[in-house]
Amino acid sequence: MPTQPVIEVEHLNVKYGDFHAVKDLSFHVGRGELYALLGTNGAGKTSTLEAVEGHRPATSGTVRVFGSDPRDRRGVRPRTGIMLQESGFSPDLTVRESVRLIGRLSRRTDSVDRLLGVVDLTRKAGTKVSQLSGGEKRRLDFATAVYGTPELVFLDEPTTGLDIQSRDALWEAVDRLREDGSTVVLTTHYLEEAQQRADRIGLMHQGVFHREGTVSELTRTLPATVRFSLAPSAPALPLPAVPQGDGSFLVETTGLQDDLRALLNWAHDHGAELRDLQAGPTRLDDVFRAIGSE
Ligand SMILES: Nc1ncnc2c1ncn2[C@@H]1O[C@H](COP(=O)(O)OP(=O)(O)OP(=O)(O)O)[C@@H](O)[C@H]1O
Repeated sequence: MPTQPVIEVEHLNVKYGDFHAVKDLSFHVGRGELYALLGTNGAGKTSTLEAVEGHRPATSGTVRVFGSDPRDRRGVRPRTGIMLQESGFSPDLTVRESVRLIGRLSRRTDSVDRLLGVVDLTRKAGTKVSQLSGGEKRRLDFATAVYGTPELVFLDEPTTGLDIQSRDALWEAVDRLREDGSTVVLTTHYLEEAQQRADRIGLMHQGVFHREGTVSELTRTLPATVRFSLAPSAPALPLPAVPQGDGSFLVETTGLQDDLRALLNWAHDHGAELRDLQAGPTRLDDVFRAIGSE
């Protein structure tokens, strides 16, 4: 028997006065999934997340989390960790006090020292929140969201402002959470992070899902691409290529292997160098660009 989804959103609408921010949105997130909600600026991701987190009532439609209304503080909140885009810590508390306080409110148990180690804030344990850098505050936010390994974790732009080491550490911690069975809902503008990690993606634009599915479902509707640069004196190419204005060319193809072979043979025969050659399936960035042109 299939297990009940952790999140069930049916015909969600969110309106701000006359402005219709989320329009009849429906989606499910299954237990243990990493679901990424992506989209253009102002697409309605935060409005959707707020409704699912129980921070904003839906104008209409239903949202169920663990089968309950997400505003049900007793049933849903202890099972859920939330990392918002902006932290709401008290500036006068220390890092350790903040983790302890939020941990106590969650009613879950965990080791504060372990968590501070995970986010590399052990040396800052006694520092007041007001004295943390932006990246350190994000890491503290993450630590409090994952306190006690919640069954469901919302990560709203978790890596914004983090350096590469901190990002790697955060994603390692997310991997551990998932090994422990947690379900993760993510929003990010770093598409490569979603492309690498999400089981499924909901791609929003102007309040609706433009596309929804696995990364390969989203990208396989668009052709693969080959990019390269050539010396201006190079002979005519063997296939249609669009000059990009900076000396580079773009080939869009549904037969990547054959076209790449033709291009490499042509370069070999003419002694031409294909500089900065890149070939591969469509990336999520390309799907995003396609939204604007459809
Ligand atoms: N409190 C509000 N009052 C009026 N309009 C709002 C309010 N909050 C959001 N909006 C509008 O609703 C739309 C969706 O906003 P939302 O923050 O959900 O988008 P988003 O996808 O999270 O955007 P971004 O990627 O830019 O953070 C935007 O056009 C925004 O201006």
